[in-house]
Amino acid sequence: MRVLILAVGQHISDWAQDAVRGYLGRFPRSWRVELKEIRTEPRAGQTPARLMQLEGSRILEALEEDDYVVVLDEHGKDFTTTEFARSLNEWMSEASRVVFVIGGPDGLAPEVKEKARRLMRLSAMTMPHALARVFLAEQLYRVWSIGAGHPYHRA
Ligand SMILES: C[S@@+](CC[C@H](N)C(=O)[O-])C[C@H]1O[C@@H](n2cnc3c(N)ncnc32)[C@H](O)[C@@H]1O
Repeated sequence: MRVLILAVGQHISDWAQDAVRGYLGRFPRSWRVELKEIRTEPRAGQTPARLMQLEGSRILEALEEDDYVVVLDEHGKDFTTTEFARSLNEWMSEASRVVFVIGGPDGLAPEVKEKARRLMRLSAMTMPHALARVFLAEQLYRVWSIGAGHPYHRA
């Protein structure tokens, strides 16, 4: 199983970095779950649209042709954890890699959203991008635990 979290921003707070590393470090070798950070520009003097365009082209460069791209977006579809587990298994069976894209402080460029096979919402509330990474990493670990029959997940 290959999963990539492609996240805008290279200087997130230590607590979030530690939490994401903690979850990613728990997966067995059969699940390769990685985080790749997309470099941001200094925000001073740039419009949000320009920043999203620059970040968007870096995101598109990091994608492979047959990736199954899921964009995290507060206007996307809601999933229960069980639905997410079922969907992730389907997506994994359709592509060699599932890529979750998390935007930066300004969100994501339309070109990136157009690449998405799914727009997924983690909550009806807007959250900071660092928290979205932690939330997603935990849910991926939970999905692994459901499939593995590991007691981490107790419904
Ligand atoms: C601070 S938010 C950007 C908010 C921005 N107004 C927008 O339109 O996307 C940064 C990123 O975190 C992710 N994010 C924030 N809240 C989310 C939510 N409730 N569900 C899914 N992803 C979320 C999205 O990938 C978003 O691009």
